[in-house]
Amino acid sequence: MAWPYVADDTSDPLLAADAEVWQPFTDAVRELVDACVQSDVDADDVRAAQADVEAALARLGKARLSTTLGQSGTVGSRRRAWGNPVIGVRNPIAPPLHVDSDPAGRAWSDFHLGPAYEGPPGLVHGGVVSLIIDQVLGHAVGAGRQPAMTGTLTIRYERGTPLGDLRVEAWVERREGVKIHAGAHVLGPDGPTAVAEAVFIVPRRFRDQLSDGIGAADQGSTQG
Ligand SMILES: CCCCCCCCCC(=O)SCCNC(=O)CCNC(=O)[C@H](O)C(C)(C)COP(=O)(O)OP(=O)(O)OC[C@H]1O[C@@H](n2cnc3c(N)ncnc32)[C@H](O)[C@@H]1OP(=O)(O)O
Repeated sequence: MAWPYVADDTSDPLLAADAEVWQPFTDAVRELVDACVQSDVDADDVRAAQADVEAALARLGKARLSTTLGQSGTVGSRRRAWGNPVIGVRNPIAPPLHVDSDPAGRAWSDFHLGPAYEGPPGLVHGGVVSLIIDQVLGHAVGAGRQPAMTGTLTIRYERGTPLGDLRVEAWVERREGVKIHAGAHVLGPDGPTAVAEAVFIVPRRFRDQLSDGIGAADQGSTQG
């Protein structure tokens, strides 16, 4: 499989201009999702809002990308993760998280999850916890500037993760050839709620490119 990213003519100023347009729009759609989950208006208002949404859909549907957002819009060798379901500024299902990382292979994020992410009453859905852990593990591994994919992810849900303000931390534990062992946890107000162990793998199809020096410097880990 070829390297899956498609460089286009995007530049940093064009990206910034694009973000200025799309970010407020995506934030509004996120609020729409929350309203969908929590609004308590009557049926007439729901039907009227549906017509408004359908009008917006007709407008947005006038043009569509031929690639996925994850593949397109790279700047040089740097890619734009705007469609990512955890960090994507143009993906309303992303909270979105802002993830920091350091070259030692640590990554962390303080974030907020509202009612759209609820599983058990008042608690975050376990699959959402897993989604966030996988992503932030990817940043910890990617901080080592090696393209790698989650091979195995094991999560122990110690207690329910309450909706609200949370923190996630991930770290690389050791590297064994193409395998990168990493750990992570989600912290709620009363301490760790979920603890994870993972093995990331530098995929066979990327190993040649790595030895050619392609992609090792700037791509980070592959996007989930
Ligand atoms: C900074 C930007 C941050 C972006 C973050 C995004 C984070 C999101 C991360 C993801 O969600 S990635 C998407 C979810 N993961 C996948 O879709 C992976 C699907 N699986 C595969 O593509 C392949 O099975 C895989 C790359 C994992 C392994 O295939 P390979 O053909 O490269 O492995 P190979 O058979 O050559 O095995 C190499 C070594 O890895 C071991 N291995 C293979 N698959 C494994 C696995 N699944 N788990 C643990 N170890 C595994 C294997 O035993 C062997 O060990 P030994 O060298 O000791 O013999």
